[in-house]
Amino acid sequence: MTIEQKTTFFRELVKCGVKQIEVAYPSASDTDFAFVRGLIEKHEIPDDVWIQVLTPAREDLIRRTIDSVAGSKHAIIHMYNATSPTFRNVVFRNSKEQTLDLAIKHTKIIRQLTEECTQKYGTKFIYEYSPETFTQTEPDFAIEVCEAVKKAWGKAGLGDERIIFNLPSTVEIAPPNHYADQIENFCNKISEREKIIVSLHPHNDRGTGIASAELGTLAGGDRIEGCFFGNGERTGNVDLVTLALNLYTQGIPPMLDLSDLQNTIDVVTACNDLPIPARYPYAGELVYTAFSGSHQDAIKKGFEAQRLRHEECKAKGEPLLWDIPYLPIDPADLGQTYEALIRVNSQSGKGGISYLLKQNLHLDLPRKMQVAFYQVVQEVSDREAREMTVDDITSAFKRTYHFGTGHKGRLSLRSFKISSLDSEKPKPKTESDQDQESGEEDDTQRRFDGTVSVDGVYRVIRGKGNGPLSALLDALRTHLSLDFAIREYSEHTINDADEGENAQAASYVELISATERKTTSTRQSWWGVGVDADIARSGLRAVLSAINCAIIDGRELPNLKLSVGFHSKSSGQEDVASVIVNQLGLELPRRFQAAFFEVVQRNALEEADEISIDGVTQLFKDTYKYQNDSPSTKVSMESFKLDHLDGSRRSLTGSFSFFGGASRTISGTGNGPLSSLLAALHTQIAGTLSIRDYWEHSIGEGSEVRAASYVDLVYEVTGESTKNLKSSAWGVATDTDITASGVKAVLNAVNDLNVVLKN
Ligand SMILES: CC(=O)SCCNC(=O)CCNC(=O)[C@H](O)C(C)(C)COP(=O)(O)OP(=O)(O)OC[C@H]1O[C@@H](n2cnc3c(N)ncnc32)[C@H](O)[C@@H]1OP(=O)(O)O
Ligand SMILES: CC(C)C(=O)C(=O)O
Repeated sequence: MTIEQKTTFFRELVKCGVKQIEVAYPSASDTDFAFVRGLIEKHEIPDDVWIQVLTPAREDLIRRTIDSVAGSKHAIIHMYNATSPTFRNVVFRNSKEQTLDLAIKHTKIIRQLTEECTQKYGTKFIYEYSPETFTQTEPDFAIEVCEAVKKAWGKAGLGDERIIFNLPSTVEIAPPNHYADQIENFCNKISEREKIIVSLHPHNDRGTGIASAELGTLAGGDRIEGCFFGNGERTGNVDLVTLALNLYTQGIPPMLDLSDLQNTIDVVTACNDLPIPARYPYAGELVYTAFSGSHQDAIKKGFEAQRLRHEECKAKGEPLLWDIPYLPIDPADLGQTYEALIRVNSQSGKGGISYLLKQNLHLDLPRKMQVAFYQVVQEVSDREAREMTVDDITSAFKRTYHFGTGHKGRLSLRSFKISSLDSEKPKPKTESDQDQESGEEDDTQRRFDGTVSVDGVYRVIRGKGNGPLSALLDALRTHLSLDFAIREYSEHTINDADEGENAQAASYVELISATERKTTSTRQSWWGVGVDADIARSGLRAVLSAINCAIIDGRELPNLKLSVGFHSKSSGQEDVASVIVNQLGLELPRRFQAAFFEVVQRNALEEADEISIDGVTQLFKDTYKYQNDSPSTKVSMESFKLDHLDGSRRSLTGSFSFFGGASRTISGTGNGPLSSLLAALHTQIAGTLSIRDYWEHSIGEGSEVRAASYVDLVYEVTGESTKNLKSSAWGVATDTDITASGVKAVLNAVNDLNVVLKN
């Protein structure tokens, strides 16, 4: 590592809360020496952190080592020499006595040099001695060496004065219980145990470094030396992150802050230039990920159960314990998200897939729909022999159920109105209604009036039923020969109730063919989903989503009648309304549809012929002076302005001309623009104008959007010439400004009435 890398690493360890950090082998290289000096001179070392430096038992190297830490507040001098038979015989070619002498002599040197350093620079020292290759050393000899070192040091005391005996499994050559036995033996036999910190230094050659550290601690060890993510010679030193998080999962605070684990991983891997394997404990890329169906199912159920359990615990003021199958730790505690928890391949089941849909689309599919969609995903994953990403799954869902923008099916809902038919006696439930769980328990009859787009052509459709969904199904049956029945229905809110206005409803519908149900035992079904802030609309969308799935076979749907006539029995009010919405974009309110249909019929009778689509459109324009720029003969308006008074009151002032007279400025106040307009008109017109029905909607999208307004205006006047006259007329207008479109619609209606001016 460069000095920069070492400094970055050091800062990360400090940030995580490590209090004793072996920073270097300063006598090994100028880089190591300079790095230690840099830490001290640049005041990088917090007051509560002890730096530690490693040295062999060689005077020249010890001197350099102590020089490196001079001036730091605290330092641990760590000296080692190997004590095992092989090292005595092969590496050092030393007897036991010579090995003892080496340790004693250099301990005394360290004592002398550290005392001089303390005197000169005020540095406080702890002495750490390692009988290297401890686990391969005769246990009694290891103790003998440590006793001799303690004596040579001569000042082991209590607390901060304790000497550290670091007992390494330099090479892990035995099971972890052996290491624990050796530690226990050492702790039991060493004298003045209270003046000693017994330090463990496991390696991982057998893959049991963690177990050695944990058993060694239980056997009496006070301290553990290791590395973050287990770097070190061969298989590395024991990993401190795993050890810490193992404690954490047992409810024991490890006193290390690993709450931003990914950052720690990034720093360590960048400095070491060594990757962390994908299945590495706690830190590996895949350790919070389940691929297999049964794991995913258990995790999903675990989260659902935990949410309820936590709610109860919160209410009782009890701690919120983490208890999720297959997940020993909450990834959020380590700053990880739940995003990677579930990944889908051909081994995955419905549980995992629906978990992902819930996380990403907030949809909690009913069980049977989970099964249905699972088959869709399974088929793709099997066929393509690859993992299905979250994007793959959500796109497949949107595609399958024609859900969301860009995934329109053949049918889509443009607008609708649900009204109740209170006056009609509720029908007893039919047999076919009985197994419907459509959430439509209310036995009030409902009427669906709506406009749906069918293969790009708008169709005005109308139907009745026990609820909005069966009314829509009735409309689809009547107008489009789509005969389906609901087998299952469910719904849920998407956001928590306390998110209030943003809450949305998700509805799920399973449809079966109504005709097949009567004739066969076929159980083929189609699922659909709808989401909307309005619960009724979300249910209607779900029905259309299921129908879109059912008609994916490309079946032909009955066309809109291209001609309408008095004698043409099959053409009706809805067909005429469909023509208007397709030709002019106007979605006439139901009563307006009825009024215009009468006009069409009268006209057809007079013409004794069928009327073409263009004929119907022209008739509408002529009848309601729609898109007609010729000046009005009765009331015309040059301009108007609307002022907001206190509260909800409005005042409209405008320049109007009556029956071709000079224009005059009139004004009126009311609760809104239209009542203000009527008040203004009442200054000139005798009798009373009142609005019986008003409806508006937008036409077009984006910058092209306009407002369409419809007004059913009633006029009552009493007078000598008029006797008692009551009449009404529909007015329609569009404008980029919604107030202007309403005002124009009223004036169009006024012009169709026989209004009388005041004297
Ligand atoms: C178990 C561990 O991981 S301990 C830490 C190991 N880390 C390191 O070794 C990194 C730093 N080491 C180095 O930079 C060098 O080895 C140095 C500077 C310490 C010594 O370098 P050199 O003098 O060139 O010796 P070299 O590395 O070739 O051989 C090591 C010598 O030290 C001896 N030696 C090994 N360990 C120790 C020790 N703890 N105390 C005293 N002498 C030792 C060896 O017996 C050998 O002696 P020899 O030359 O008489 O045969
Ligand atoms: C210096 C000693 C403690 C060492 O690193 C080892 O034995 O593994």
